Parts: sequence; C-alpha cells; structure tokens
Amino acid sequence: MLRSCAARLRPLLVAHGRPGGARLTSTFSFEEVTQKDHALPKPSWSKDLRLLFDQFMKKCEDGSWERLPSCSRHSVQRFQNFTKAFFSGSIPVKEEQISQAKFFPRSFEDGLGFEYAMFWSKDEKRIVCLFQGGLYLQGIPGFLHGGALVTLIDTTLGTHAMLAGGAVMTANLSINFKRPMPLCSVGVINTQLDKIEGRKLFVSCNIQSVDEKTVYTEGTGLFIKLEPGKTLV
Ligand SMILES: CCCCCCCCCCCCCC(=O)SCCNC(=O)CCNC(=O)[C@H](O)C(C)(C)COP(=O)(O)OP(=O)(O)OC[C@H]1O[C@@H](n2cnc3c(N)ncnc32)[C@H](O)[C@@H]1OP(=O)(O)O
Repeated sequence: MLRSCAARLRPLLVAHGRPGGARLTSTFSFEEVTQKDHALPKPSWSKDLRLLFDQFMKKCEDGSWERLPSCSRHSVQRFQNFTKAFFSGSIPVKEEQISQAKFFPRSFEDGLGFEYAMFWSKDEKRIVCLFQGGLYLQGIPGFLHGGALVTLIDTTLGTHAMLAGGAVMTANLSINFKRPMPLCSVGVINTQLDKIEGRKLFVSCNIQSVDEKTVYTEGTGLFIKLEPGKTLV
C-alpha cells in the first residue's frame, strides 16, 4: 500500500491516507483533493526506465528500500504547517495564485519534462533517483539543459536533506557538468550525506548513465535546517 505523498515526507507533514493536494476555497480554507502520484510508470517512460523501476521495486519487497511518492501539489497540512512555522503564518503570494501552484519538476505534461522516481535505502541512508529528461528540457540541440539537471539535483539532494534533517532550504549548490546528457535518455542519481554541522547538511550526488560508463553531472549541496519561529521573510 503506497503511503501518501504527504505522509512519507514526515518532517513537516501530518496528513495521512491518500496523496492530498490543496485547492483554495474562497475563504482561504482548504479542501483535500486527491492527486496523482507521478513517481509511477507511465506510457512515456522508456524501457530502460521501466526496467530500472522494476528492479528497485523488487528491492522494496524486503522493506530495505522504499519508493518515495511524488505529487505535483503540496498537501494542505504541509502548506499550512510550513507557512505558519517559517513565514509567520503569511506568505508573500496572492491567495488566488496558491491553488494553482505546482511543484516545478512536476509541472510538465507526462513525458515532456522531468520523469523520475526516487527510492530511499533505509539501511544505506541514501537516495537513488531514476530519471528521464523529456523533450521540453532541451538546452543545446539534442541534449538536456544544464538548468534542468540542476533542478533535478536540487530536488533529489533536497529530498535527502529533508529526510535526514526535516524542513530545509537550499543555501548552495555546486555543479560540475562532465558530459552532455542526451534528451530522453535515462540517468541514475546516487546521493550521499557527507556531513552535518549544526543546521548545515552537506549532501552530494552524481548522475550516471544506466550502464554506469558515463558520469554526466556531479553536484554538491548545502541545505540549512529551518528553525521554527525564525521567519525567513
Ligand atoms: C508537492 C510535494 C513536494 C514535496 C517536495 C519534497 C522535496 C522537496 C525538495 C525540494 C528542494 C528544493 C529546495 C529549494 O529549492 S529551496 C529554494 C531555494 N533556496 C532559498 O530560497 C533559500 C534562501 N535563503 C534563505 O532563506 C536563508 O539564507 C537560509 C534559510 C538558507 C539560511 O538562513 P538562516 O538565517 O536560517 O541561517 P544563517 O544565515 O544563519 O545560516 C546558517 C548557517 O549556514 C551558513 N550558510 C548559509 N548560507 C550559506 C551559503 N550560501 N554558503 C555557505 N554557508 C552558508 C551560515 O554561514 C551559517 O553557518 P554557521 O555560522 O552556523 O556556521
């Protein structure tokens, strides 16, 4: 039974049950809406991505690995907890905009943007993210845009930092682009938590080809654990 998007990212979230997003009603209250878990096979996934996904789902069978669900909207609990805790209850975004907001990597039509599924190893405390970059992520002709790779690295390292330290925000990313990654090809991201110093979490990763013969990109990130009550804006 897949746990909901919200329930899995436990640091900030209290919502349980089905993946829930939030639709703003006129009185700025929220009603739970069920939303799609994007980290599941779709017709746009290549054979390579499906094969890798099946391999990792097998690893989940003994409970040592866990697939991380991934939805396009924050759950109502997360939204309210986050804004109350870190933005003194109000955020500098207009009401009517909030209900249309989407998580950037999940804001493309299926297959055209970021197709990815993340798996968390409870024993090794690391994330493997299986990724296929769609046609709308093009940089130079035929290859993925560097900014698309940075987005994926930020999201994957941020998820690892969040699982290790709760609510975090990215303070610094450093990226080395080693080889261009072809559009629509599949990459595998392996993360590791390098160290924690107080509120600072240092995580790193690389993106490799499926046959592990090519390292496309390497990245490190510094994520800062947010302090409830210390508002950011
Ligand atoms: C729909 C469902 C989705 C679910 C998604 C789930 C996964 C989501 C994953 C998404 C992932 C996407 C995530 C995103 O995209 S988050 C969006 C991008 N990031 C931001 O917008 C963050 C903007 N920055 C800030 O808000 C503040 O600067 C933060 C909060 C980061 C720290 O401000 P705060 O006032 O709280 O702390 P501090 O300033 O005392 O600093 C604390 C310590 O850190 C050190 N320091 C700070 N900055 C740097 C630096 N640049 N290099 C080196 N060191 C740095 C600093 O020296 C100090 O060290 P020390 O003196 O203690 O030794």
